[in-house]
Order: sequence, then structure tokens, then C-alpha cells
Amino acid sequence: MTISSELPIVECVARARIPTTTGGPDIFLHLYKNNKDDKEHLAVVFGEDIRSKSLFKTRKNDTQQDRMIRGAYVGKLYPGRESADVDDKQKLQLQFDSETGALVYDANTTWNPENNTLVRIHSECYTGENVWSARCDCGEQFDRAGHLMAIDREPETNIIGGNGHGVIVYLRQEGRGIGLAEKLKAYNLQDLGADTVQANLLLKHPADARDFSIGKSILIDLNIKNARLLTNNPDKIEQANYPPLLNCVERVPMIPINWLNSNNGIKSKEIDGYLRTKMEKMGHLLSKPLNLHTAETVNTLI
Ligand SMILES: Nc1nc2c(ncn2[C@@H]2O[C@H](COP(=O)(O)OP(=O)(O)OP(=O)(O)O)[C@@H](O)[C@H]2O)c(=O)[nH]1
Ligand SMILES: [Zn+2]
Repeated sequence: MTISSELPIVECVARARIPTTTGGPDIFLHLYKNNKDDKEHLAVVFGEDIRSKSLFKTRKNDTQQDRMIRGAYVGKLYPGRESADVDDKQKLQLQFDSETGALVYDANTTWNPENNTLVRIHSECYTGENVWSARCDCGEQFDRAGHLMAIDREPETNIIGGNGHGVIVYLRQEGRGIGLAEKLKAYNLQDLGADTVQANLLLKHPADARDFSIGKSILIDLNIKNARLLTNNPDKIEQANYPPLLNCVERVPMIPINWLNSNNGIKSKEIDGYLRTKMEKMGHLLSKPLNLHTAETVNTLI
């Protein structure tokens, strides 16, 4: 068995350029299918030149039109363009292995797989990303990851950004893998006094039911070998390592915005409790002195 056969097989189905409302660079949204679950996992890619091996590989009866429509093109699409592999305006041309059909690395068109690349492996959070929940920092972390990938350096923290390159893998594992319905029940238990770990356990779920293997396969498919991983979660750092195909070469902290500037970011009793539980029970690498509110006891619930 080869090392890679232990990981789920992923295939990028489509990629499209997304001009953004933030004034930052265009991003490229990649949608993946896999052989492990039936969810549509995503990769938000900063940098036109970070290329999915499975998307770009020449397929049977592939036409240039097929390739442009699925997003396997170089440079930028424009009305009337006929070739996916050549962008005449920018003088870019992709090369393929004549036997395997695989994209051949070329420094003019493709991000060097050896580059240290800013990466975030994010898990879906409907509440934090869509309905302005102040129970967690997922929405803020998603925005912050994208911001850091767009900039060259963040003055407040001295964090070196991606300067237009980076990947946010977006995994559909809502509620640390327990799903939205169970997460909503966990929220009610939290209002009854449980912390986030206790609530999961009371519902007979593990504290964290997530699996990052599909995320690893997606990063390997995007030909990222050396990840500067944006996280405070030690478990994720361990899980993102898959040498020699994928190495976590650096951990870049996700500092809550409110800790950097008390006028910004999320302020709530719930977020204090959420962060405290991550630090005290899940070993998160956050170093602010624990002056957060103390979680109430839930012995009566357990
Ligand atoms: N079960 C449960 N899941 C939650 C709760 N709050 C947030 N989540 C989920 O937790 C996950 C957030 O994980 P990440 O943003 O990857 O954060 P992390 O693993 O804690 O670590 P970082 O990389 O440091 O941010 C998402 O799947 C959320 O839906 C909660 O109170 N209960
Ligand atoms: Zn969340």
C-alpha cells in the first residue's frame, strides 16, 4: 500500500473565480467530491496559480471548452476565449504529461509546491458564519484567515501574511462533527450551565467528532506540501502532518480580534466561556491570561 492510499480520494469537480466584496484579491472557490462521505467539501484558494491536480488533469474526450467550464484554465477567462490551456492576453501556457495527462509543474504558471503556504482548515459553523452568533468565533476566524492570506504582514501582530496566496479548506463538519441539530441541543445545555465539552458529552457525543483526513487529501490535491497552519488547536497541527506529502512547517496563531483591540471583535459572556473551555479542556494554544469569566458548575446536569 502506498502512503497516499490511506487517505480518502478526492476530486475537484469545479473551480470558479469569485470577485470579492472585501476589496482583496479574487479568490478561487473549489468544490470537491470524495469517496468517504457524500458532502461537498470546499477549498477557498487565494492565488490563480494554486492548481488542483485532479481538476487540471486531462480527462477522456476533454475539450478546451469543457476545461474552461469546469475551471481548469490558466490566467483569466474573457468573452470569446477559446483555449483553457493558453491565455493569450497574459502569455501563459500550461504543459501536460503526454502519457498521464497530468499538469506539469512550470514556475511561470503554477505555485511552487515547496513554498510555505498559509493554510486554514476550517469546519462549518452555520451559527457563527451566518446568524451572527456570539457563542463562538468561527465567522471571525474565517474572515481573519482570508484577510491574512491577502496581506503581506499584519502590523499589530507581525504575522507574515500570504501576500495573495493561501488556502482555506472548508469542511462540512458542522458542530465539531455532530451536525447542526445536535449542536443546537448542545447550545440549550450550555444555557443550562454546561460548557461546550460537557454539552457534547451529555448528548453522548465525543468532545470533538471531527476527521481532518479529507482536508489533508484536498491540500495534497492542491499540491501544497508545506503548510503554515492557522490554528490554536494542537490536534489539528498533528492531523495536518502527513509527511512527505504534507508537512505542517509552522503554526500561525489565531488571535481573537477582541484580544488585539478591545473595541473590535466579539464581546460576550458566551465567547469568553467558549475560549476558556478550548484553553482549559482542549489544550488550545491561546496565551492570554485567563481573566475570562468562570464557567458555572454543571454537576447537577451530569
Ligand atoms: N458541538 C459544538 N460545536 C461547536 C460549538 N461552537 C462551535 N462549534 C463547531 O466547532 C467547529 C469550529 O472549529 P474550528 O473553527 O476549526 O476551530 P478549532 O478546531 O476549535 O480550532 P482553531 O483552528 O484554533 O480555530 C465548527 O464545526 C463549529 O460548528 C459548540 O458550542 N458545540
Ligand atoms: Zn462556530
